[in-house]
Amino acid sequence: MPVHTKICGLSTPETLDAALRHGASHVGFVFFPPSPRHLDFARAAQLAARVPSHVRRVGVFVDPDDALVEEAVASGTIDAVQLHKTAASRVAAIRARSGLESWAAVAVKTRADLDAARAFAGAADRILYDAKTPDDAKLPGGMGLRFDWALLDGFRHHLPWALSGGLDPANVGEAIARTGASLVDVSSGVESAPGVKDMDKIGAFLKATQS
Ligand SMILES: O=C(O)c1ccccc1NCC(=O)[C@H](O)[C@H](O)COP(=O)(O)O
Repeated sequence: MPVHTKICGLSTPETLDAALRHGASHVGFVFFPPSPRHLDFARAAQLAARVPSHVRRVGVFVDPDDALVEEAVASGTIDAVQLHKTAASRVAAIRARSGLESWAAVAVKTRADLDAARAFAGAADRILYDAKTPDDAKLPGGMGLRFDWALLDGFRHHLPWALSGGLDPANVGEAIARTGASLVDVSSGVESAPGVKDMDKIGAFLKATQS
């Protein structure tokens, strides 16, 4: 079964094109000012215009208000929203209001954290299992942290899901084999510095998902 791949936090035409050239199925644009990957909508529009229609453009948000989501929808830059630190009721409301495919990020450190995913059944279209970042961390994602994949053993998923958190070209093959993920997501594992994507690492990551 082919594994789909989202390269998240793209911010330049060159690195976006590398992701597209090497077969990414999804590209992620971060709309969260504290992030080194943050984009304004004008910049996102320049990038989004390069993306062919068979590739999904995912907007990454942290508990956004309606105005921000409406601005994103109006900008025409995204096909889906990925919502971090967002309650199930808000995910459902954003999904209904925007009409966009909606992903709920679930921050995982322990098996109990996985139970939070159940709350999103009927509210979201997909769960993104991501590593939980420390309480005092600046970002809820994109930190290169990995959770224990064994936590997913035997877990009954209530929605389609994706695996994220600390993936890189060297470990993504094992991650796919270990968890059975059909969609994987990466950000800092294909960077040379926070927010600086590396075209060679993007290529290596996508190659590793296909072997
Ligand atoms: O990447 C960010 O800067 C970011 C900021 C705020 C919320 C989420 C963010 N990233 C979400 C992602 O989808 C990342 O790809 C995911 O957390 C995995 O990151 P990494 O462990 O660095 O591969």
